[in-house]
Amino acid sequence: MRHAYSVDRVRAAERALMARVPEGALMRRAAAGLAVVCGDLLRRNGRVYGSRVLLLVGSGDNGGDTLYAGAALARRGAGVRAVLTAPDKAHPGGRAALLAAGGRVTGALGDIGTVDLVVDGITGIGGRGGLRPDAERLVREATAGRAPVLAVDLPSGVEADTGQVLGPAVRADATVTFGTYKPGLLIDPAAEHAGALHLVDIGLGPELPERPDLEALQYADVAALLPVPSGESDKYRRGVVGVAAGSERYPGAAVLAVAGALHGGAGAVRYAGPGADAVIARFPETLVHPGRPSEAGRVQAWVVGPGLGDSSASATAVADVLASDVPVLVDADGLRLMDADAVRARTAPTVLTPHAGEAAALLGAARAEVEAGRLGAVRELAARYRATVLLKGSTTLVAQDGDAPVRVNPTGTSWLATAGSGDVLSGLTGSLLAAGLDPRDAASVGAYLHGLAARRSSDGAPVAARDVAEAIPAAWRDVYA
Ligand SMILES: NC(=O)C1=CN([C@@H]2O[C@H](COP(=O)(O)OP(=O)(O)OC[C@H]3O[C@@H](n4cnc5c(N)ncnc54)[C@H](OP(=O)(O)O)[C@@H]3O)[C@@H](O)[C@H]2O)[C@@H](O)CC1
Ligand SMILES: Nc1ncnc2c1ncn2[C@@H]1O[C@H](COP(=O)(O)OP(=O)(O)O)[C@@H](O)[C@H]1O
Ligand SMILES: [K+]
Repeated sequence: MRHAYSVDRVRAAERALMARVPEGALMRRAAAGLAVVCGDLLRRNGRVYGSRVLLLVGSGDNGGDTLYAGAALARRGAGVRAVLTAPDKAHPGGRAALLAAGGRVTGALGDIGTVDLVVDGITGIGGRGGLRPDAERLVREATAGRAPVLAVDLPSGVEADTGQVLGPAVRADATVTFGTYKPGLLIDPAAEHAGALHLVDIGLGPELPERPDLEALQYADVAALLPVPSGESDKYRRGVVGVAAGSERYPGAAVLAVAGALHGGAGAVRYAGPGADAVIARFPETLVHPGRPSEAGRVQAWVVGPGLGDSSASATAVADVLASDVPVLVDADGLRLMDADAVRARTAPTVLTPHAGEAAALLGAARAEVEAGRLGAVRELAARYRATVLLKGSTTLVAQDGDAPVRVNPTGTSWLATAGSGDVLSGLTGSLLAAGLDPRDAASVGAYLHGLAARRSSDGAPVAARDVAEAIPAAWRDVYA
């Protein structure tokens, strides 16, 4: 599991650790780790000795880390130049170390044409709001060349706790972060500014609280959660997932949701609705019922919503499913048709899977607001609907009503932004629910497999939703291996 902690909690852990180690030890550890990554980057295109490194140095400890790392590079023969945003406030020890190692300190940027690496040490967890105008100008000019940009702790200008980008911010090729990930490194739009992430251990781990603010499942976590049948399993014990999706107008949504559901670990898929003929033609293994969900037979979880359209039958399907006593996943048109009080009154779990536009409609906000503040939006929805909410998009988030950490999905590709891929996700996640995963696990494992399947089937080229569904078994095998 990859964890992220908010700035307050990082600072509290840092205070506790500082009380136990010699003065300056943490900054030395951070700078040493930073210098190693700088060295690796420089060696990728040449060598450290004789390379030219430009440091952008702010007035706090982020600048201090950067100056000490610059000193280490200068000792290895790199030509290191530091531009200070506030010369009288730069970290005195770091500045002295750089000068003693043969580095230079200037107030002006000078020629950037020959620079091999730009290191952004303007702000870390102490930054507030987007970059100030002076810093913004410096960053714009310093990063106009072809040298890679490495951010120290965070790309300067992004919000560490939320992933928001409230003004101009550094765009880095990589970020070296200290002690723990910060939420902003894992959530877009800030995560897009961070590039490849490197975590440097500075000994903070034992001081951090057990429960992070944010977590991301890794292969082993997902493997441990996959529902795998045992010797005693039969199709009913593995769970039956019901799918109420599609309409005369959108029969394809029924087919795609069933395609996802067939690969999610449930023992059988039951379909209820007007897409029965289309479903059976494509997937003869499905149990179909052309009428309403409550008459379709028993299931262990329902998926309702994809492609339902606006008919009175679709409203009945949503109400039927919400009245059941099994876990329910509501997606797409179902989110529009559901009665909020009926959702809140449910005793079995409910999972809502909106994209940013649907989330905005549920919150009465603008889509851009949701996209800019994904973490706040997903938490707010989970609390308002007393549900588990999977907010789709460039970083998919899963929040549950209560104080469990929000999960951020580390897989996926922007090629997933294709019609019908959300239908596959809802079927897959519903199937995991029917197989017995708790709602937060079902949603995060569903998003993980879906994103991995998309990466596998896309491999850098456009994919269709059905390709994603077909690649789910390969993604499952990847994880399980
Ligand atoms: N925590 C840990 O365990 C460890 C932390 N470590 C390191 O310390 C870093 C935190 O250092 P920090 O607290 O000194 O704050 P920092 O990020 O340097 O920035 C604050 C300065 O920036 C300025 N400034 C603010 N906003 C701005 C803006 N929008 N645009 C431009 N400038 C802006 C503001 O200036 P002022 O308001 O005074 O003018 C303020 O002085 C952390 O990220 C990590 O790198 C490691 O050494 C080891 C262990
Ligand atoms: N820019 C993006 N990067 C990565 N994944 C994305 C991006 N945009 C959308 N997705 C993913 O693609 C899927 C689209 O689902 P959805 O919006 O419901 O589409 P549809 O309704 O057409 O099925 C979701 O899994 C979502 O997380
Ligand atoms: K920085």
